[in-house]
Amino acid sequence: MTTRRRYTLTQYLIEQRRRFPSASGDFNALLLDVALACKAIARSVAFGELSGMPGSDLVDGSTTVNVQGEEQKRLDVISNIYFTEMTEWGGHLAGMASEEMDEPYQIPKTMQRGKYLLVFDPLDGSSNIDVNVTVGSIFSILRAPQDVIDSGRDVVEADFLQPGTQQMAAGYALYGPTAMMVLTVGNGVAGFTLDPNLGQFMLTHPSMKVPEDTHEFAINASNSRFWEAPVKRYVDECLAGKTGARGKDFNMRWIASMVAEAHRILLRGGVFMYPRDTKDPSKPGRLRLLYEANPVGMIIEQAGGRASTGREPMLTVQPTALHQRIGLVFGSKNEVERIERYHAEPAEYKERNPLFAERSLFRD
Ligand SMILES: O=P(O)(O)OC[C@H]1O[C@](O)(COP(=O)(O)O)[C@@H](O)[C@@H]1O
Ligand SMILES: [Mg+2]
Ligand SMILES: [Mg+2]
Repeated sequence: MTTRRRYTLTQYLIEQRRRFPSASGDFNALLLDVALACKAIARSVAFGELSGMPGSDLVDGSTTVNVQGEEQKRLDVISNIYFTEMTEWGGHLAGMASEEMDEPYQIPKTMQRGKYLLVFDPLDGSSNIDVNVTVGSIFSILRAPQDVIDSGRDVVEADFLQPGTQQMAAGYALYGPTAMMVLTVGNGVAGFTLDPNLGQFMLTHPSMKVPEDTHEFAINASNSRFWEAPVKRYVDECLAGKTGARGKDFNMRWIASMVAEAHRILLRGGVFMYPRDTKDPSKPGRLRLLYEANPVGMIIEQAGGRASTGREPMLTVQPTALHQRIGLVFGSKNEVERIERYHAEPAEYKERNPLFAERSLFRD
């Protein structure tokens, strides 16, 4: 019998830190605090309908509305509290921002302030909670501007408006059949499975790679009448299958939990699209740049895939607002590049295909 060496998340982070001999350990300590928050959320999610019963966390099914006018489940609120409470006391953070908080979160002056910014979606896919489908948390770590570090002043929105290329780490936790954490500290992507006996994330997926090609795509097709021409073209070609331009059959998936779709794509390839559309002109996309698109984008790119707005690489977008929305396309490199090409040449395609609108399977 061979014995497999088991690594904890802590051991993995220590190993990674060897690349930076002068590192203080703050960064790793922050990531372990985030992991603790994710473990607490995993436990709350696992209680499901038992929530609020004796022995469970005090979670009931009530809802409120968040800053973006979206229904906020009680578990969204609880998850947000876990993130703030488990990370604020460590002395590593200058401030935080979250989907569930209108303004940046200030580290109380009674606590030590540090040099990092934590940005997160505490519970992604939360519309799936009631139907017991996988949800997750997404996070990104940025370095605070130098004057914030030097002065210890309160953080403001502008401090967070850094392009995705500036992220120092990004990750997500997945609360599904097993709880997992997937992480990049800028040196590839590693996946950890929560060992329920030990309460520790154990390294189970040491070097995750997105296959470059795929025959699987994910999009909410109920929005097809609002899609732009390049997206319609791409989806139509996939649906046309073997006899169409692509010469192969495709499969379609839609979980409505972006974090779960990202995980599937990391494991077996695929492409995810929540593109810019014309549904609501005040919202250029559904997903949020700073705490959804950028962290998932960094993970996917670190795994050899690609993340894009369709028009430009996601990670180079200069954010303009904390809760900014954006069109997002990510996954297998060759497919995302194809979608980018279609965006670059829509006029040419229409010329070659005058019946484009009429022939579209998901036409207006
Ligand atoms: O309901 P739709 O339009 O398909 O949107 C689903 C998308 O919304 C999200 O759930 C947004 O995340 P939140 O649950 O954090 O608001 C994504 O995870 C998912 O891809
Ligand atoms: Mg989300
Ligand atoms: Mg959310």
